[in-house]
Amino acid sequence: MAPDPPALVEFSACCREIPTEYSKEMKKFGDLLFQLLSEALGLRSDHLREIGCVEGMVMGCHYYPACPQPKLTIGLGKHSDLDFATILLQDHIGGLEVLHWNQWVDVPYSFGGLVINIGDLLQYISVEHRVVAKSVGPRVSIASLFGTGLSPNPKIYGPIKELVSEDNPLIYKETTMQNYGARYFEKGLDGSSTLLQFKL
Ligand SMILES: O=C(O)CCC(=O)C(=O)O
Ligand SMILES: [Fe+2]
Repeated sequence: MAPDPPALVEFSACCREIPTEYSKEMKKFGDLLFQLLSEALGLRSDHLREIGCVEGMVMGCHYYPACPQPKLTIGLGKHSDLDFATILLQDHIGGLEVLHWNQWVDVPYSFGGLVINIGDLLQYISVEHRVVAKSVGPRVSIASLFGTGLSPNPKIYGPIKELVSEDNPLIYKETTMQNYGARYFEKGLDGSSTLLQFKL
């Protein structure tokens, strides 16, 4: 949906305006979120925007049918997101879980609430999450993933120099979005984190 949103006619006529409007609002919210994250890190408020964290936005619209045998299946396998951060809107069915100290913890639905997941490219603590199958449903969720967009981007991403010190040493190698994405998809959602391959 950013930087080059598809033309309106590329959407089905029944859902043309809403995703476009929604993504515009999410983009604005993303700008604010990365401003706040920059400030929280002690950086200039436009730092993360300047390096391209909010340039691209992909909207993933998920549909999980009601499952007759939820114990035998999984909605969406364990992964962390291939982006800087994700803003997620889930409906009242539930099923989203995050891995916290090696335990799966429910992320309950909260009316009007948005879930924010830190992605791999912030090279910090990207959150591992999954969606369990439910016998009730369908469940619908909309993930707005902030990255540098889908076109090739030669920019190199790595530890933010202003934040590196003796007490806060480098943890990850530098990489490009393209190289990271290639490794991510090569591995697939096998439950391990692509970030581990980039540890120094
Ligand atoms: O459906 C959900 O709640 C999660 C979706 C998700 O993890 C993703 O799009 O990366
Ligand atoms: Fe995800």
